[in-house]
Amino acid sequence: MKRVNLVFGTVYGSAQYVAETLGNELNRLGYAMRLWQPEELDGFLPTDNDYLLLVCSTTGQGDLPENILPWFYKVQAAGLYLPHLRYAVVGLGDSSYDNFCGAGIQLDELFAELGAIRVLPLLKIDAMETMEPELEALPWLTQWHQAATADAGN
Ligand SMILES: Cc1cc2nc3c(=O)[nH]c(=O)nc-3n(C[C@H](O)[C@H](O)[C@H](O)COP(=O)(O)O)c2cc1C
Repeated sequence: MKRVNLVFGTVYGSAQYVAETLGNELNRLGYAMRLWQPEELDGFLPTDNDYLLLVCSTTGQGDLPENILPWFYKVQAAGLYLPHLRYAVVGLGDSSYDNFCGAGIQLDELFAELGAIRVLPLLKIDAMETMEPELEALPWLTQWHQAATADAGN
């Protein structure tokens, strides 16, 4: 089974908690999983061989959190072409802002531009609607797991 790389960007910790929750669930489902801490990201460029899951909140005016921004620029500048990479993004945001889940959208579009395969549509979790974003992310992961299982069967 392919390994899952799990990357998060956060300001206040909610996206980290969601990523940790998803990581635990991936372990429970039997996936080899690596949860990348922001300070480790400098050593990580995605490849076609693994799955990639991204969990990211939005700050400023539709901006990426500072702890994931250098990695975003690095991936953007690396000239990668990843036609077999299967990725999916969970965005945390607040619909009272103009650029709802703007950072999640940026990540989702970046990997689409690199030729990667979007396994599921961007999940947008709205802080106006829930105080427990992990409870929305877990059913999404179940869908992701079903898609990954179907993929592995091919
Ligand atoms: C200063 C500030 C700016 C924000 N800007 C946006 C924004 O532009 N778009 C959006 O959807 N949410 C925005 N949010 C909401 C956060 O993304 C949301 O509360 C999220 O759950 C925070 O997750 P975190 O704890 O992982 O940082 C903003 C929050 C703060 C405090």
